[in-house]
Amino acid sequence: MSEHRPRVAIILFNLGGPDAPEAVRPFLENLFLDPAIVRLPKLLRWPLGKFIAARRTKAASENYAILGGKSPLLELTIAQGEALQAALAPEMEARCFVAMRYWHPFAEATAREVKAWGADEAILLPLYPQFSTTTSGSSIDDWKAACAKVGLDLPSKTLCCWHSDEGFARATAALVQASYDKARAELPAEVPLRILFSAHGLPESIVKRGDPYQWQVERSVAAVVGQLDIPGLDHSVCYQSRVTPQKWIGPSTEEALEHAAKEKVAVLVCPIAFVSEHSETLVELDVEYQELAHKLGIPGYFRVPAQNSDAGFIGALAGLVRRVRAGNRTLCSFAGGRQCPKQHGDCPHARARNAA
Ligand SMILES: C=CC1=C(C)c2cc3[nH]c(cc4nc(cc5[nH]c(cc1n2)c(C)c5CCC(=O)O)C(CCC(=O)O)=C4C)c(C)c3C=C
Ligand SMILES: [Fe+2]
Ligand SMILES: [Fe+2]
Repeated sequence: MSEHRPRVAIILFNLGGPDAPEAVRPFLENLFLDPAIVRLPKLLRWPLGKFIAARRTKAASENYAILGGKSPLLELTIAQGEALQAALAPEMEARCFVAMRYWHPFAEATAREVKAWGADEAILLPLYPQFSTTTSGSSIDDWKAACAKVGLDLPSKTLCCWHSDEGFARATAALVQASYDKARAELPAEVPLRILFSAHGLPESIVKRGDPYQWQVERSVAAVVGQLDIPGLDHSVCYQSRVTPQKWIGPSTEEALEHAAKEKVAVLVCPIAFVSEHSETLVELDVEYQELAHKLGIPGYFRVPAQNSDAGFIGALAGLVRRVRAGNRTLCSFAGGRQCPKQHGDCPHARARNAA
């Protein structure tokens, strides 16, 4: 008799991006109407969200135009899913599904697909190493609402925070090391090189209300640095992509570049909160900040590629899936935000969810 292999649906969550120029504005409206992003009562959020989206459309459209009028995020996420599925195939009947938060495929369509496939269990895997109420938290809430709507009720485990996962840190460090060695080989020996770990920014008010994102970003940087073999390493953390006028956490990546310019230090920019290429790496880092670095007279500007389907990174994701399925308590898997503090007290995401 053949052994019963449970059907494991792995749901990969990401932010999503427009798939055509005309999708930019509705995509931005979805983003700014999310109560996790604009924290106001619905009556105020609607007009304000629509207004901010309208104002942002021109700048965002110009960025996506550089990428051929669309975001590459969906294709890259599908490729990650295919690679992860292949890595797990010898051990389990796993299938990866993608649910985007602000553009297709939305959670509801994905939940219907998971139901039609006949999954026995689900692993929810936000493709954000660090938990934020604005990203992973919003996606998981959205997923739960979609499941309720389509009548999908599966035993589920969530990989909410994997900021310090050893496999993730090792795979990321390997990419950083390769870029560092290449940059070092191109630079004159007397020019110092600094690694700038650049994470997506967040309004400071969200962090003050208990969002653990910034703390987890710092943990990720420490974990990656711990895996590097660079004597006398010079590194710092900074935050990019500020899109609203409120005060955001800092230092900003612009400030970090200005600082490097003053000290005549070359920079290697490493995106630390994104695991795929998209507009904020391919345009903001590769075009805008590179131009700024040249303008400021920085003696060298280099960038670490995002993980995408890097074999080491996919191996790390497979390890996370394996361990959360096995019920390893060192992973932070939350059921409605309740279990995490019991599993590892240093992860404050449940507190953040309650405070949000
Ligand atoms: C208040 C606004 C925003 C917050 C807070 C925010 C947090 C946040 N976002 C990511 C990752 C991504 N953001 C992406 C695009 C994007 N984000 C915002 C705004 C906020 N993000 C906007 C307006 C946009 C659209 C692009 C633009 O207008 O510049 C993307 C996808 C981009 C793509 O090309 O597909 C990702 C991924 C993180 C990690 C984060 C906080 C933790
Ligand atoms: Fe964002
Ligand atoms: Fe957690």
